[in-house]
Amino acid sequence: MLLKGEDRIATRKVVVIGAGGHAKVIIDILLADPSIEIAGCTSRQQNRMCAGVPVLGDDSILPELYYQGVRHAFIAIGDNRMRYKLSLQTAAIGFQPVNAVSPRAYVAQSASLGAGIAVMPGAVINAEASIMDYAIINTNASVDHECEIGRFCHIAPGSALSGNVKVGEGSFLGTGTSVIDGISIGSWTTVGAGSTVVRPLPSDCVAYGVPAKVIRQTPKP
Ligand SMILES: CC(=O)SCCNC(=O)CCNC(=O)[C@H](O)C(C)(C)COP(=O)(O)OP(=O)(O)OC[C@H]1O[C@@H](n2cnc3c(N)ncnc32)[C@H](O)[C@@H]1OP(=O)(O)O
Repeated sequence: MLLKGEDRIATRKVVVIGAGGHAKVIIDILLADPSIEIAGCTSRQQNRMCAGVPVLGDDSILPELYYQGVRHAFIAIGDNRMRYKLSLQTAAIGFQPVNAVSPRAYVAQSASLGAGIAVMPGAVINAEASIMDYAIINTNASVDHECEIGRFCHIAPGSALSGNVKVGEGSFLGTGTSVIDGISIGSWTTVGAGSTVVRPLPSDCVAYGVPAKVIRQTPKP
């Protein structure tokens, strides 16, 4: 059906950066958004298609795509440091980030969402939680009331964050991490899969276990 006048949905042309498994899930979500038209994706690999979308080339084509009128980008890279670097590169070209929020996720009305974020199917973001720019809330993860998830974080599938948890910029919580209420986790920290976090964790470390303990410090990004 052709939409007319006020009913017309303005479409944004989007390039998806990346063509791996994470990008496949992002493409699936973006295809469900009528306000988005996917121009294609970029990859260093030689694959021609990704989840039904053409791979246009590597990231060196981004300035040309922008020149051709593609003004939005989604950085579909699971690695937090890589996503951070690409956010700077795409912003320098002029791309605006879009969000990929699955229609199968629950996002409370009082939650706040930044830009360039991914919210996968089954994820729950509860009241007054805030998800900052370029964070990933992966499949079936729950982020409860008043949590603060920093920029470039990745909360992996099935993680459960109780109320008032704070996760600093760039931290990664592996699959099935549980965090009790009120805990703060520093920035650029990795929490191993299946961990239970019951005490605050510092920045720039790897921690895991039940209860989670710091295993080693890591270099600052
Ligand atoms: C949709 C998606 O796919 S999103 C991606 C989700 N991915 C994940 O969740 C991956 C999370 N990654 C992990 O948990 C990793 O194991 C890391 C990051 C914690 C690895 O930490 P490393 O210190 O490098 O662990 P390494 O692999 O060298 O193993 C060292 C020891 O720690 C143990 N170990 C590793 N990870 C864990 C963990 N999460 N919990 C408990 N023990 C662990 C290993 O069994 C090993 O013990 P061993 O020496 O007795 O055999």
